[in-house]
Amino acid sequence: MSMLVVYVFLVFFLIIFLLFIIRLFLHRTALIYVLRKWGEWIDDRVHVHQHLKVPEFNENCQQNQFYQKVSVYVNSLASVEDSDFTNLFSGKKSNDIVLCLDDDQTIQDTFLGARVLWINKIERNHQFLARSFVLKIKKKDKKRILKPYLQHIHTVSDDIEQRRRELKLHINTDCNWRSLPFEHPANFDSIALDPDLKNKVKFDLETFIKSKQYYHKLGRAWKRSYLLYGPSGTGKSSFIAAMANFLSYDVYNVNLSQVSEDSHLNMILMQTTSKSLIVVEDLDRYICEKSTAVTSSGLMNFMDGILGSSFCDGRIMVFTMNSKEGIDSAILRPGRIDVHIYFPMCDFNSFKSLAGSYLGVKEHKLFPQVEEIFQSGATISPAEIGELMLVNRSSPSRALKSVITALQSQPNGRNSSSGGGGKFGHRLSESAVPSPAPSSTAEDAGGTAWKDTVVPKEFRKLYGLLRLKSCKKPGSLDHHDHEMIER
Ligand SMILES: Nc1ncnc2c1ncn2[C@@H]1O[C@H](COP(=O)(O)OP(=O)(O)OP(=O)(O)O)[C@@H](O)[C@H]1O
Ligand SMILES: [Mg+2]
Repeated sequence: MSMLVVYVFLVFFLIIFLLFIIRLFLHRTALIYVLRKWGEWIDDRVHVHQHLKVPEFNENCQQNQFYQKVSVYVNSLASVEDSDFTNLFSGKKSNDIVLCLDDDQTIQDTFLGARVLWINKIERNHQFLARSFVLKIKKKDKKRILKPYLQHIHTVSDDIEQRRRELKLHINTDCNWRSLPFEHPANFDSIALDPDLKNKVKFDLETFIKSKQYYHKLGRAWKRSYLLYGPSGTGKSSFIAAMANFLSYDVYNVNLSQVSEDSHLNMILMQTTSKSLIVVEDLDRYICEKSTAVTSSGLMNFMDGILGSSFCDGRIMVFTMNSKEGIDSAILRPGRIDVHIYFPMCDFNSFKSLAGSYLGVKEHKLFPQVEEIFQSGATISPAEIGELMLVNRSSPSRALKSVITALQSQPNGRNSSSGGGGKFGHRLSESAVPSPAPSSTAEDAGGTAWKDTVVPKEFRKLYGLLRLKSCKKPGSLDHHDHEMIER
């Protein structure tokens, strides 16, 4: 009996071993590829297919726009890499390589569980070349997937085109825009800020751009407004550039002092393109210093997108302020400002992140000393740290020593504010953007749960001691504790 068990066990082990060797052999050679091809060949024979041709030109010799979209879509498919022949071209950037399907090659795509084939067909008609893409789809799948598949091609190719094009920065002169290439290199990784907060913002932006139907169903203009506020040199403008690069959106930078009346503000809004960032920097200064001819009702109408959804479609408004003190709460209310993001002065974590990017240093023997000074209440803006690191980048030790000196020479001194209070008292900092929710709820941007990111305690204690570029004189700053704003 026991011999039988050993025998069965041995046979079982041998079978497993053989299967393993066969699998290894198939994967190490091209045989698995050949077998898969045979499988697909058989699958193609047992099904009836329909062929749909997308010619490059229509009967009037005009370009078929859909052909361009299919071309962008097909060449973006991962399966292009697996085709027998693929062309390699250099892209727009010097080190970019673009893959392009060769003539008469076939690649496959899957959509909603169905396999479809695309053939890059080229026919020679006398001296003319007639190009087309042919979609080969199983009859049994056609009814189910064709319509959504074609829609999917539209969406994907539009998205790719949007990301490929050169971004523009538009600057207003009263009621006109002047444009220049937008080449700010900032991205979310290059900004020293709570990584969790950055992820929430990215998620919020991604959710918003997919939520057109949802907003329209609610009867709301499809727009979203962010307020970035905090002391000078904490990365607000860089963050706007990072948002634009992340979304591949043009930036319209509204200079309110150039706008001579409310109606002109509406006119420049009408001239912006959909899917763009409309930015008003230093809004607090315009309001407090009254350095614009725009009235507060004109400003609020502009923030609301009073002109109707067609002039706001997909637009993201971003306002920056050094401080919300003294700003009419009507301006800050939900709908006008949906997301408030606080930009704090540098803490030890941000400092480490800056040291990593500016000096390439992850750890250093001076770090504990820097940490201790931060913990004792010293403060500095990321911009100041960045500058010190930039000029001393050839010697990380010198750079860190200069940061230590700068921190120690801050007016508040090493221990001045740790007891809480300080000259301007405490202040609660807030930042609130929605928490990432499961992707299935992406359309429910307005309904996602809001969570807070509380800025570390040190910043709350120290905020009042910073050199603020505020409309109010530093001495007049009245820092009451703010509630966490959740919108
Ligand atoms: N959090 C940060 N991470 C990385 N770099 C930063 C950060 N904050 C500021 N910097 C650097 O400091 C410089 C100034 O930053 P930025 O203009 O974005 O600040 P700001 O908050 O807009 O200031 P202001 O309120 O004066 O307009 C930029 O070169 C930027 O690279
Ligand atoms: Mg700025």
